[in-house]
Amino acid sequence: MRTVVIGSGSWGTALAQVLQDNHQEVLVYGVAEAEVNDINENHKNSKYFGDVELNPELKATTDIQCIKGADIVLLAVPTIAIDPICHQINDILDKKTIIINVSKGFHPETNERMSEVIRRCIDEDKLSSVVSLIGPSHAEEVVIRLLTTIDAISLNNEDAVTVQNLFSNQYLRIYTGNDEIGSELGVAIKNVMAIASGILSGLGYQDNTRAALITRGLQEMIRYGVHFGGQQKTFMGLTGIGDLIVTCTSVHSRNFEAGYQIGKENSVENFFKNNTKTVEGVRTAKIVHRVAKENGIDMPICEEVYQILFNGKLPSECAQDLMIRDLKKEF
Ligand SMILES: NC(=O)c1ccc[n+]([C@@H]2O[C@H](COP(=O)([O-])OP(=O)(O)OC[C@H]3O[C@@H](n4cnc5c(N)ncnc54)[C@H](O)[C@@H]3O)[C@@H](O)[C@H]2O)c1
Ligand SMILES: O=P(O)(O)OC[C@H](O)CO
Repeated sequence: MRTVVIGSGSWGTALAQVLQDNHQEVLVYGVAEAEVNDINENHKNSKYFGDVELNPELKATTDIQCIKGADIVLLAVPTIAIDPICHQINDILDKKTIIINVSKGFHPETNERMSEVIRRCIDEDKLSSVVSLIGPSHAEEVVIRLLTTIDAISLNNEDAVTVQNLFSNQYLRIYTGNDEIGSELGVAIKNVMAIASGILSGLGYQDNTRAALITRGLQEMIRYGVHFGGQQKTFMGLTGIGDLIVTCTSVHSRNFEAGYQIGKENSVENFFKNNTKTVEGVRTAKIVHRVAKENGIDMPICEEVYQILFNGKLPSECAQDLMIRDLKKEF
């Protein structure tokens, strides 16, 4: 099967290398010429991975026409780019294709999940199904082949199994599942929790606080996910607690890192002034705030993150406000 990976950033490169390691036919398409040239000429993607040597067989191109005839197209771009890129590839695709989504978040205007955006933008006769390949996975670790497990989630079990078989190897183990709603909501909202976790660390809080954040954050994710039709058990899996742990505790996480800076400076100003990285949790916080309000879902941690990011509330004040809410039963 021939796969084209759209996006020559960190996750696109790491996942394309998995397929190359598995001796599959794969090509990376990128808009950033420097990244494409770095892969082709130096077998590196230094912007994201420094001196890490990539599989020398991995190749990249800036020609979007390369998706013609592809069996699988994997979208590894930020959520904000999924809608435009889908419209672009829809005009070029010439047969039924499995579209793999790896992005974590929502459409910035419609609030749709990524699979919903893809199904809306790709014509039925060009789409076999959408498979979301998601779970606890930092590209920085996958690219150096550290052991990782993630899910291939799809409403089409056959396509999920195809993706599972293509990507699985001795360092990457793929499980399949079909709870698209629960899985995609889990991996989106955990980014807001990772910002919260970073903020708390930046403020100087330690292990007890992080454990509390992860545990209570998971409850919020379940509340939101179940409200929209996700299955509670999904949140106990790789796209729930798994991704929540990896993002709330890792120095690789851009969401955690953003939160850490905000907490350390007790201000969002410098983050918004200087950030150039993909920090999906920021837009997600805005959407979760709006949707939770409209639907009467209690999301206190997400709400405080929203207040810090968009309403100028002090991080230190938010942490305190979470503690002095009305006392209640845990469950
Ligand atoms: N990096 C990770 O460890 C990781 C792991 C799991 C999931 N994800 C998710 O993957 C998604 C992509 O993140 P990333 O980490 O690869 O981001 P990144 O910032 O490392 O790379 C993004 C890439 O997308 C490219 N791009 C942007 N708009 C484009 C367009 N219209 N057409 C083609 N290319 C375009 C950029 O040039 C860049 O190469 C995010 O939603 C993220 O949450 C990332
Ligand atoms: O760097 P982050 O915060 O986008 O996290 C990357 C992945 O989502 C972790 O599973």
